[in-house]
Amino acid sequence: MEVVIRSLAEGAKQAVGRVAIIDVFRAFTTAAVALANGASRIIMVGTLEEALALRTNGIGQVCMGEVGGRAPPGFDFGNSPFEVSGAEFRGKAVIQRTSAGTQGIVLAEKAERMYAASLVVASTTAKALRTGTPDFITLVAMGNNAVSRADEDELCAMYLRSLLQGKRANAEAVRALILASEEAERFGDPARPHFHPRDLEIALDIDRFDFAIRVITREGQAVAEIERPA
Ligand SMILES: O=C(O)[C@H](CS(=O)(=O)O)OP(=O)(O)O
Repeated sequence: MEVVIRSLAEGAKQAVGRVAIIDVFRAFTTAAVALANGASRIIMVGTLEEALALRTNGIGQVCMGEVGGRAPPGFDFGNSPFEVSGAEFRGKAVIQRTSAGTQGIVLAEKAERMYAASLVVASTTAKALRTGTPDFITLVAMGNNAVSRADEDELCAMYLRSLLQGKRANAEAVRALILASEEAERFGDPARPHFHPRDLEIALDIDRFDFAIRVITREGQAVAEIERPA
């Protein structure tokens, strides 16, 4: 089983085999919280227009996501796991648009099987990826806006690789490195109140959830749902 790490939009485009698209801050931490709070599925899209049209047409009921880190006009929720943790989504289809995470999902057209990954679903994602011992796994760290690398996504990719290869994976070391990173500084910065300090706390709660997030293309849409690997 070969495991490779790629990054950013180009990495998502090139990703083959089983693929994990990684976004720790914050898309796939938020997606995991929404699914844990009862969302039946998350439809992941690239543009605001698509998101709003899917809600208008009744394909989904809730728009969640960001542009520049903030909830766009007309959206029901931002891209904040803390904000979403207080919401009840039972039975609702959520539509998510973000600048890095959902862009990676849309770009990874060559994936034979795909997961949306973050640290809150790390162990279950690794378990789902290696089920049946596939030949090739690509881990894609989506970074900031899918154009510049971010420590938390690169470290999550390395952590997943260690889990996949059965090597010692030090969760506390990963947490400490991310907490010391430049990317972590935005949380709690009074100039950027949309990055709530509790977002950081939730995103670094490694293995908070007991499911992986499987993304399947249905009728042209990327649909994310809970998968519990056996
Ligand atoms: O809202 C976020 O945390 C980011 C914004 S950016 O890429 O850091 O500008 O979006 P995401 O797609 O969750 O990485």
